[in-house]
Amino acid sequence: MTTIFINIKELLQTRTSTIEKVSGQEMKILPSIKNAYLLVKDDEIIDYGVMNDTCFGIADEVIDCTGKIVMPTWIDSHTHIVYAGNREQEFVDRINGLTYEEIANRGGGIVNSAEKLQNTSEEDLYKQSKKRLEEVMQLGTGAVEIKSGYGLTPEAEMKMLRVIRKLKQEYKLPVKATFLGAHAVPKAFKNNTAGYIDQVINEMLPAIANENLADYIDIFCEKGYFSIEDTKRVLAAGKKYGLKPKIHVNQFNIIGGVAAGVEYNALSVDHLEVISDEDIEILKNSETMPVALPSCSYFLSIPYTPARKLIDAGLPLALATDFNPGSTPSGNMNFVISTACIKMKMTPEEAINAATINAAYAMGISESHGSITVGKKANLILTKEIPSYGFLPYAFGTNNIDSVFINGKKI
Ligand SMILES: N=CN[C@@H](CCC(=O)O)C(=O)O
Ligand SMILES: [Zn+2]
Repeated sequence: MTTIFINIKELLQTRTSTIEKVSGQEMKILPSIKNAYLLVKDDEIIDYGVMNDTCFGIADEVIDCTGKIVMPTWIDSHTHIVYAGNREQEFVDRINGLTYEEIANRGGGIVNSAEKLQNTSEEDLYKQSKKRLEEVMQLGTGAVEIKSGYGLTPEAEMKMLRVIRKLKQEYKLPVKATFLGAHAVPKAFKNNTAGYIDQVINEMLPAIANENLADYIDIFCEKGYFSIEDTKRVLAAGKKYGLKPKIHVNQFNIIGGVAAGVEYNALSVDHLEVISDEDIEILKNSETMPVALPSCSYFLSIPYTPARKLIDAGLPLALATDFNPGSTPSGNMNFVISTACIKMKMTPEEAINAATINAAYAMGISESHGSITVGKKANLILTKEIPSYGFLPYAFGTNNIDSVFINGKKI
């Protein structure tokens, strides 16, 4: 089955060679073709270029894109979309003056979500999660990483990872599973963080590896959660099972998480709302992708990742949602790119690069996704009629997506 998209106002992120990521000044450049066509065979991009007479009559299906933009789908490399219920009450508590930290110290936060999830059946958890996945796909997300970490017991962590596996099986978009057993210390291990880390390493990890339930390993490296020592123990253990790290660091405090991530060759270090010059130097000498989560900063009213500082230092940057019930109850990548432009002073080109090709790198799929390249999967966004691609971040809150294609098929 062949499909041709014709009269495309502008085809974005066209890359002739398979690049892995773009860094620093390169992020300002978003290659594109105006008045373009794009030819798809089954699930793959097979050709594209400037519109010409040969475009007519060569495909089984023709999609007229007059006035519309075509681009690769958003790639969301950091989410927690498998969770139970919500934390609306904590949202109101914060409005009334409590901080995120104070709520966690009172037994709310991640352990609150864990209690809810432990009392939710696998079937119900799947139903709640698939609804969120379907919603974000309609908003243009064509690949998603999903973390465990709201189980905090061997049984509940496995339940989360099985739900992620089911999502992987039922939906056509790439889904990567990350084991985040060390997300918070559960009540049963109060004042015994080392004991919980032992359980993560000695009980959870082998069982997860045995069922091949995870692609990556994560830990919340932060004051009041897990130390650098805990982080290194977990990452070393994950490595034995072939799990590359993608870790939560520098959300509230700089405690050395970036250096630990780079030391263990992390695919990405995520959050970075606070970051030191030393961290930037360490990242410069690494293959690790920094990932910013602007919706989290928006929702918690915490600093935004200093994107300008990172990009101007020559680093790459990816953007993701962090969709979760506590700090970011939104999986809308369109809002993420708008917020990155508005609050972090990224240009539209930088934000689109960060949410497509660099995001693909942060998920380990840049060989097959993240750009319009011959041989890559046809995961595409077709916009509504808009004046230019800059309109996407500019018109924040407006849904400018006409349709989304996964593996060449409209969803
Ligand atoms: N910071 C750690 N984990 C999640 C939030 C967890 C929660 O509050 O439920 C995050 O990335 O923001
Ligand atoms: Zn997160």
